[in-house]
Amino acid sequence: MSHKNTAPAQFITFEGGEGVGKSTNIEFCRRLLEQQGIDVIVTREPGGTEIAEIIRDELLKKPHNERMSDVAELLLVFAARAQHIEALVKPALERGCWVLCDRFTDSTIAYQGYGRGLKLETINQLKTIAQLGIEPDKTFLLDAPIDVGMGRAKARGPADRFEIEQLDFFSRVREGFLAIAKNSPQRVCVINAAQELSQVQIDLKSAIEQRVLEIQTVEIHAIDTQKLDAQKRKSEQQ
Ligand SMILES: Nc1ncnc2c1ncn2[C@@H]1O[C@H](COP(=O)(O)OP(=O)(O)OP(=O)(O)O)[C@@H](O)[C@H]1O
Ligand SMILES: Cc1cn([C@H]2C[C@H](O)[C@@H](COP(=O)(O)O)O2)c(=O)[nH]c1=O
Repeated sequence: MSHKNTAPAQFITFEGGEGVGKSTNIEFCRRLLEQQGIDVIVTREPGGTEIAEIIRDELLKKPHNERMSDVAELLLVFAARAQHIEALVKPALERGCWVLCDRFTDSTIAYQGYGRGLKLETINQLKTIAQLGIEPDKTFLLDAPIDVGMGRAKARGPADRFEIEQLDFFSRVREGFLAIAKNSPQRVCVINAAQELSQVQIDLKSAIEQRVLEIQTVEIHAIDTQKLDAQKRKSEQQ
């Protein structure tokens, strides 16, 4: 039986500091979901579309001749997000495709809010404009001590404009992510990313399977409700 018309496609985001394993584990989750016959796309922020990737390049490239202002950084992040949502995320969800996204607005709250010290109220206002009402259904926060993530990121290649920030910046960013998880316990699932990769993936697998079960329950309920409505209509006609 096809469930495609009743189960809502899921928007799942992966969050966390530098080098915690988001890209590695998002691919792992893609394979898990595809094995279950679910249509999935993987994307990232900032980026994910041609225009949003151009904005990403500007945001990440090492300092220009002038320092990028914090507000300019915030607006660029949201410009990229507006493009990404309208051109890629929303259409994919509407055609029933699950979207796995490497970073989203929780990163803005953590980096531009907690890290740079910009007002969370301003971030919320921009979010309302840029996201077209789209919110993550589930978020996996990969959490690890900063030295663990930075060590992995450094081993991977040269640092970008964010990665050259100081330890106190990343401490505030981590604090920001953990505060979001505390405030949204239903949506945000914290995974201990300092563990061996095999253990991280055991934890993720069980959380993803749990989510698929929850969705199937919603789906079965929707099918049952449709059946009951049809029976009711039939008996009213008799
Ligand atoms: N649990 C783990 N244990 C050891 N190494 C890991 C683990 N998870 C990821 N790695 C390695 O750490 C490096 C960074 O991982 P990855 O690129 O997936 O992180 P990321 O969170 O996407 O990083 P960034 O945000 O900086 O792009 C990679 O070389 C990856 O193979
Ligand atoms: C979405 C988003 C991202 N950032 C920062 C965080 C990272 O340093 C880079 C993205 O690169 P990565 O390969 O995913 O690590 O951008 C940010 O500051 N604010 C945001 O909203």
